[in-house]
Amino acid sequence: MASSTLICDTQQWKELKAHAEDVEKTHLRDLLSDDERSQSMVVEFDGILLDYSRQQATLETREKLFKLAEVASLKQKINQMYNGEYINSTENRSVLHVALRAPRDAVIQSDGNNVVPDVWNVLDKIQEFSERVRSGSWVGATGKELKDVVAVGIGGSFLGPLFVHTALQTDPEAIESARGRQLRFLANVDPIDVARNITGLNPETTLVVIVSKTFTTAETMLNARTLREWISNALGPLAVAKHMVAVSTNLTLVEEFGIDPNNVFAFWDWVGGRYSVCSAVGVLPLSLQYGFSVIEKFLKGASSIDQHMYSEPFERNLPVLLGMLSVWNVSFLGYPARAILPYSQALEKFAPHIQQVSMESNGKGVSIDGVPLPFEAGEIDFGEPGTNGQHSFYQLIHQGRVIPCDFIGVVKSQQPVYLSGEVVSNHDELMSNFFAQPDALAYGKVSLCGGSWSTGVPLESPQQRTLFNMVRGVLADGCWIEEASKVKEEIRQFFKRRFEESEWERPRIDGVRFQSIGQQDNDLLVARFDEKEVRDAVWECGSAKSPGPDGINFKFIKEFWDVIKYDLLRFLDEFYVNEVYPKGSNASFLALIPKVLDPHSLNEYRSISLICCMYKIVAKLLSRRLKKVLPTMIDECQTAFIEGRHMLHSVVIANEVIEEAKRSSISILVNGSPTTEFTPQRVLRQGDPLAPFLFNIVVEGLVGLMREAQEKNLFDGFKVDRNNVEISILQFADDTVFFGSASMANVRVIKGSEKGGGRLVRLQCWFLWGGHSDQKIAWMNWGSENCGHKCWTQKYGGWRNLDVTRRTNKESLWWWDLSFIYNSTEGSWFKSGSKWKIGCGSKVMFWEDGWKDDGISLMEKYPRLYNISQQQNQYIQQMRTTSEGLIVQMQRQDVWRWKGDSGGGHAVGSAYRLLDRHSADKNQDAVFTTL
Ligand SMILES: O=P(O)(O)OC[C@H]1O[C@](O)(CO)[C@@H](O)[C@@H]1O
Repeated sequence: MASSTLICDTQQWKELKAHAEDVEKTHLRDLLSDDERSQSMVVEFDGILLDYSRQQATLETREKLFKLAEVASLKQKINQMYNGEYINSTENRSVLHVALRAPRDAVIQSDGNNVVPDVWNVLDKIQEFSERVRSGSWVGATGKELKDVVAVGIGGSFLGPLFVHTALQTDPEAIESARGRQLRFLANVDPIDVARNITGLNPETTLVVIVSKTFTTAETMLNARTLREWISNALGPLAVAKHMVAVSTNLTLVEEFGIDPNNVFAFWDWVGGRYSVCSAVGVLPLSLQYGFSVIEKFLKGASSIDQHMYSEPFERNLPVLLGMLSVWNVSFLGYPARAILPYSQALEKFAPHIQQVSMESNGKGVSIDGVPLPFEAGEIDFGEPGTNGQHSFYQLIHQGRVIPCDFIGVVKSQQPVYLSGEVVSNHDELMSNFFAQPDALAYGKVSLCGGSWSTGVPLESPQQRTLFNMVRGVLADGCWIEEASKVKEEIRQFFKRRFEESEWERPRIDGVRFQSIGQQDNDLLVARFDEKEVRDAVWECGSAKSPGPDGINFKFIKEFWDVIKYDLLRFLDEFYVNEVYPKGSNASFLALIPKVLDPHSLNEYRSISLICCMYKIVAKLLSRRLKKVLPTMIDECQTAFIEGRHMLHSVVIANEVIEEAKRSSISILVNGSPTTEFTPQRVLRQGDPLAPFLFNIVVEGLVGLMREAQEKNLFDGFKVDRNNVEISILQFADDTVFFGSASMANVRVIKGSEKGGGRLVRLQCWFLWGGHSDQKIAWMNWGSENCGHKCWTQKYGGWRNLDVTRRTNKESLWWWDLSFIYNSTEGSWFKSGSKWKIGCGSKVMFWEDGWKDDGISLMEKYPRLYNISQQQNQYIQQMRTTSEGLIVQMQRQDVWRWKGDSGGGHAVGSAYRLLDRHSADKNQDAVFTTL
C-alpha cells in the first residue's frame, strides 16, 4: 500500500466493512455455540491466556483482519520499530521502548548505534544508587537514612510507575523488600496533592525524584519547585543536592534547577513518555522502594512479551490480536469504548495507565501523513477492578450500550484468604464473578423457559445453560434482594431449614414381621471390597456427570484408573474398617435449576445434588450388593422362613446409611459460587445410587405393616380372584396406592388424625422425605360418576332417601361419599354438619330424621310421644294433615343443606375440616398400639 493511500480505501477494508454488517446480525450466543470457533480463539503465552471468543467476531473476521494487517504492512512496521527505524515520522525518531528491557547482550540499533549498552549503563547506575540509599550508605543532609521517596511527575512520568507500584504493594516478596520504606507519587498541580504527599513525611529522611522527560512540563516543574522549597526551608538550600535527584533527557535544565548532574538518570528521545515505565522513569523510584532485583523481574516480563510480539505469527500473537480486535470494534462495529476490568485489586491502576498508553497514542483524527480520517479511530478506555465496577457502571454495560470489555483475571492471589467455615477462598469468590460476568454479557438476557428472549434459540451450550440457571435475586420476606452475599445467605438458610429434622419421634416398626435373608446374602452384604467389584462399580457410573465439590468426574477416574485405583482401594478399606467416610468425601453441592419462567421464590428452583465421586463409589458398591439381596426380601413367592438375619437388619443398614448421609455436608451453588456448608439432618440426596434401593426397603416396611393390619382385622383390603387374595397396597417407588373398602376404620388406618392416626403414611414420609407429613393423600374418586353410583348402590344400597339420580355441577363426587358416611354408624360427624331444608316433605321422615335446626330427631327429643305414635314411619308430607304449617313449599323437593358453607352448598374443604376436627377428638392410637 502506498503511504499516501488511506487504509479505508483498500479492498481489504471494504470487505471487512461488508462483513461487519453480517456479523452484526449474529448474536454472540450464537457465535459461542460454535465450539470450533470458540476453541480456536484461545491463545496462551508465558502463563497468559487470552480468550477472545466472546468478541463479536468470526473466524472469517480474523482472516480478514489478518489481510488488513498485511495490506497495512503491520509485520514490516513491527520489524521497523524493533530495528530502530524512524517510525515516529512526526518527530523523526525511533520508537524503541523495547530496548529499555532488552537483555544485556541484545543488539538494538538506533542511528547506527546499539542502544542496549546505554540502557544497561543507566540500569546499573540505578541499581548502585538505589542500593546505596536502601542500605543507608547514601544519607540526607543531616546524616539520616532516606527512607521515603516522593516521585514528582505527570502523564507517562507518573501513570506507569504508579501502576507497577500499586501492583507490587501486595506482593509478598515486594512487601518484604520494601519494609520500613514509603513511595509516594505527586502528579497534580493542585496543592492538595502536594499536601497529601508530604503529610507525615520528614524532609530529613525524604528523597525527591523529579521525573520529566522534557523537564519543562508546567505541572511537574511547579511541584518540583514546591518540594525544593519544602526541603530548603527545613534543611537549607544546600540540602537539595542530597535530597533531590532527577530522571530526564534534558540534563541542562536539570542542572539549572539545582540538581547535581551526577544524580540525574538519563533516558532518550526514542522513548515515548507514555512507554517510559521501563526506563529510569519507573525503574528508579521503584528500585528505591523495592530493590533493583524485584524490578528487574518486571523488566524481564516486559522483555518476554516483546520477544513474543516480534516473532510470533499473528494467529498466536497476543498484542497483535488485541490490537486488531480494537480496530474491528471501533472502526468496523462502531463501538467507541472499551472497558478494562481487572479482577485484581493489585491491577487497580492498570486502566488509567492503559488509558494514556492507548488514547494518547491512538487518539488521532488524521493518518500518518496528516490526511483526515473518514472513520472513527482510537477507543475510549475506562475501567475499574471487579467487583467494584459491578456495583457501579456495569449496569450500562449489561443493559445500556454495547461496550467491548477486557476482563483480566489472576489465577493465584498475592494475598490468599480462606476463612474457616467458608466453602471457597475469598479469591475464588472473586474469580467466580470474573467467570460469570463475561458470560452474562456475552449471552445477554435469556428467558427461563429454555430460549433467548430475543431469538427463542434453545439453550444448548454449557455457557447458555449457566446463564439460564443464573440466580439474579430472591424474594426474602417480601423483599427482593440482589446483593450477591445476601442472596447466597438467604439461599443457604432456605435449604438449611429444608434439611432440618423437625421435632418428632421417629416411628418404630418393632414387632412387625418381615422376610429374612440368609447367611450367604448377609456375607455378601458385609464383605470387604475387592478390586474387580470396585472397578465394575466405577464403570457403571456415568462418565460425564457433573462433579461434586471434589471436582472429579468419572471420566477422569476411568482414564487414570491404573494410577488412582491404589488410593481408591485404600480409601475403601479405611471406610470398611472405620465405618465412616473420611471428612470431605461426603460433601455435595446443590445446583439450582429454575422450574418456572423468571423465578422469584426459592421454591421455584429444583435442587440437583452434585455428589463427590468417592461417596458415589461407596454408594454404588452398596447398592450393587443390595440389588442382589433385595429380591429375596421382597418376593412373595419366597416367603418360606429362612433362618438367619432378619430383613429388619436391612432397615438398620438403611438407617445407618441415612445417618451417614446426615453427617455429610451440603453447600449450594449460587451462580457457580458455593455457599458455606451445612449438615443436612434428613433426606437422601437425589443422584445417590443407594436411593432406589432404600425406597424398596421402605416399601417393604410399609407392606409389612399393612400385612399386620390385615391379619389383625384392622384393615379391610380388596379381595380378588377366586382364592380371595386380599390386596391392600401397591407401591412404585414413592407412589403408594391403598386398596380397601370405604370404611372409616380403613381410612383411619391409612390417615386418621394427626395425633394418633396416619402413622403408616407418616412412617413412609419419614423414610422417604425425612419426617414431613405434609404430603397430601389423594383420595381417589371412582372415575365416572356412573361407576361410583353403581358401587354405592350395589354394595351399600345407595344412600337412603337421598336423591341420587344426578348430582348437580356444584356437587362434587365427595358429596356422594359423604352421603354414604352420613348413614354409617360412624357418620355422626357428618350429621352434625348437614341439615334438611324442607320442601314438600316427601323425603324426610317426620320422627326419625333430624330435620329441625338442632339436628336432633323428634324421636330422640320426645321418646315417649314417639312410642305411642300411630305414625312412626311417616314422611313429613304424610304428616301434614296433623302438622299444619310444616309444609312450606309444596313445589320444592326436600334438599340437604351443608352447614359448613354459608350458601348451603357443599365444599370438600369444609367437610375435610369438619372430619379432621371430629377425628382429632377421638383416641385413635388404639389401632397403632395394636399394630
Ligand atoms: O515527562 P514529561 O516531559 O514531563 O511529560 C509528561 C507527560 O506529558 C505528555 O507529554 C502529555 O502531555 C506525556 O506524553 C508525558 O508522559
